Amino acid sequence: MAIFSLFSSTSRPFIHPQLQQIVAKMTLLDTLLFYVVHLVDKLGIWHRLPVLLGLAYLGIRRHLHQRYNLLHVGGTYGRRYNTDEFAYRTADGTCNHPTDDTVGSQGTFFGRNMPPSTSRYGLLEPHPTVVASKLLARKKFIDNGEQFNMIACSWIQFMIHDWIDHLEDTEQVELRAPDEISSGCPLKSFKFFMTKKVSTGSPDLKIGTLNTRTPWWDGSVIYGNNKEGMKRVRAFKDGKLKVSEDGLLQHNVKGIPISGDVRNCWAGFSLLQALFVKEHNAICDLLKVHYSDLDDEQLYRHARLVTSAVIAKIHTIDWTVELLRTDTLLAGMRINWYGFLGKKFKDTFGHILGPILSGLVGLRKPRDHGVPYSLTEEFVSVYRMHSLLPDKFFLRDITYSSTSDQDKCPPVLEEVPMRELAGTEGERKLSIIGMEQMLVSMGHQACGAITLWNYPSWMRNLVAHDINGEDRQDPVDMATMEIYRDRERGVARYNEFRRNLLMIPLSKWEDLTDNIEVVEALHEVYGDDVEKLDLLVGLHAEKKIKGFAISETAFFIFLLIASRRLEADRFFTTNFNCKSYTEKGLEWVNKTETLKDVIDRHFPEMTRKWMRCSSAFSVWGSMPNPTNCIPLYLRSAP
Ligand code: HEM
Repeated sequence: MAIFSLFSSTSRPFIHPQLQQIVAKMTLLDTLLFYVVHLVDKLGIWHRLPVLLGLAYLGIRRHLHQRYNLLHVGGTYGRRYNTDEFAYRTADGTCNHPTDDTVGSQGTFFGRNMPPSTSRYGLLEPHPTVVASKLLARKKFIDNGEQFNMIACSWIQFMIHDWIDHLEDTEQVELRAPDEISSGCPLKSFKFFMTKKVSTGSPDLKIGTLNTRTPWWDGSVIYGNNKEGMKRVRAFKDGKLKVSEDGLLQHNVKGIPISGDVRNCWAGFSLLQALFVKEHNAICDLLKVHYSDLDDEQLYRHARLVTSAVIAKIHTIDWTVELLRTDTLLAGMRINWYGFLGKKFKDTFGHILGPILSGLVGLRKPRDHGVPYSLTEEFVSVYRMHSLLPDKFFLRDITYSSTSDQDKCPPVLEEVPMRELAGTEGERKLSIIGMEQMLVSMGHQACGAITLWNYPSWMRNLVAHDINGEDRQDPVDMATMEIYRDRERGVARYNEFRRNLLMIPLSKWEDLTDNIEVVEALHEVYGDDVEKLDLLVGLHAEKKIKGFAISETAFFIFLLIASRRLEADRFFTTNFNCKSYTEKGLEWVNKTETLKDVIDRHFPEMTRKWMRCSSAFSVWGSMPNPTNCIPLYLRSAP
């Protein structure tokens, strides 16, 4: 116990006083691990450590979050079932967890990473429209530099629509802008449906909210979240999905796309859906050649597994690596997929050495750390990234013929307001533009930065969709609504959120940012009270780690959940094998490393002609990553 007295005997306690209560619940070993993490946090250096030390820090942090930041919401109602009979992803996400058929299915509860907010402030304190107008509303578009393009922005919407959406109530709420700011608001008042609150039947967390999408990484964004959705998208021939002759999605009589999820779609998002429908259909073609005895249903099931794994892999070792552009995260994300010993070792010997050395994918059994899998309320909140969206889209001229090999940047043909690319109008425009021109244009445009005063103006007066993709009557101010949503769902405000994530909380605004303009604006809205700060505002105001497009606070939720999406899923663990995927199917997953690989498969000339950079998620005209002769694990501090 000497170590504890050492830490508590000084006049300034080692542990931040506000964290002591949380640490008091930890086991002895975890307390020691927490001390290590806390010391590094106090020095503010984990991201500047050499790669191996940085990985050790993240490994310990992830372990602590797995122990103390996974809360189950709702009871356990599912039944045992025969896993051999369900060696495929079902339409509604049932039959994935090995002993409970309902875990992760459509309509189950959102979990939590921490207890609901204990804030004493009300739903309108300060008024959400004041927060939106004074801190979020875009003054002038701020882009993400060359790091992230419009494909990257659409990609994350593509993922969100695979994982999460809250069930709404039938009751509406109206928010009216206070007089002092109403003249500057696009909507003086607006109505929207409250989030549906449902009794969990469990004594711990009595009320919960429901996820209308399947939280598994199962490609439901293209396959649907239930049987009806699946039937709508399938061609019922050779396992394939419906697609138009021009390669884009088909549409119903109302002009709404036929796809797994069509809510709040825009042209960039539906383009990615179409690209992965192409991918699915190409996999079906290959499987049919090699396994001619497979019928439509079997081909569909195998191709769905393969396509979903390709999506998950691209997200893990391509998209995330661009989002968090540091050597430590490059190593960390590759370890999640391939393990510390890397791809060559895994390809040669298989998954033989446990999660750290051989990766999460291919584990013998799924791991949920004693808490049934779901995505969480807090995960939804940290993914509120609408600032990624610009106000205008730059359509480029791909008939342009460049004069040199270096010139891969087609000129801008037209500036299209983003509003015109949303919903059915966007679908009409996309069918005129076509897949190739859209993809190249998206590749060449930087998306918005996740920072204050960068919330898209057009989304403050937005025609949102209902679940069928039809326009709603009442337009909404999304920036205001997002502030309200987090409060309504009892998500902790920023400082409480950090404490619950074992992070050092703020004592004053200057702990959050060194930008004086931001400090003054925060002071104007929240006074001196850092406890009042809304999560969304804090995440946007936080000073970022070099190379990170998101805040460190959001990242710690990702650290936990990104691994969980893989390791808790039977189809990335027990059933990640030839029997479920087929040999050729597994080979397809293994050979696909990046989104560029998928684009090259379907548009063989495109990236050669128009892309200069290394990843399809960076701005295509930017320079490729420089070669670094030092092995990744031996790299020192950045
Ligand atoms: C044109 C593109 C987009 C449109 C029109 C759009 C629109 C919407 C709308 C209307 C909602 C429902 C708001 C509510 O009722 O609370 C929503 C929710 C959300 N959106 Fe977007 N969005 C777009 C792109 C994105 C992008 C790029 C992201 C990036 C991560 C994103 C992340 C989210 C999240 C996390 C939610 C919350 C889901 C939930 O409450 O369960 N969206 N979006």
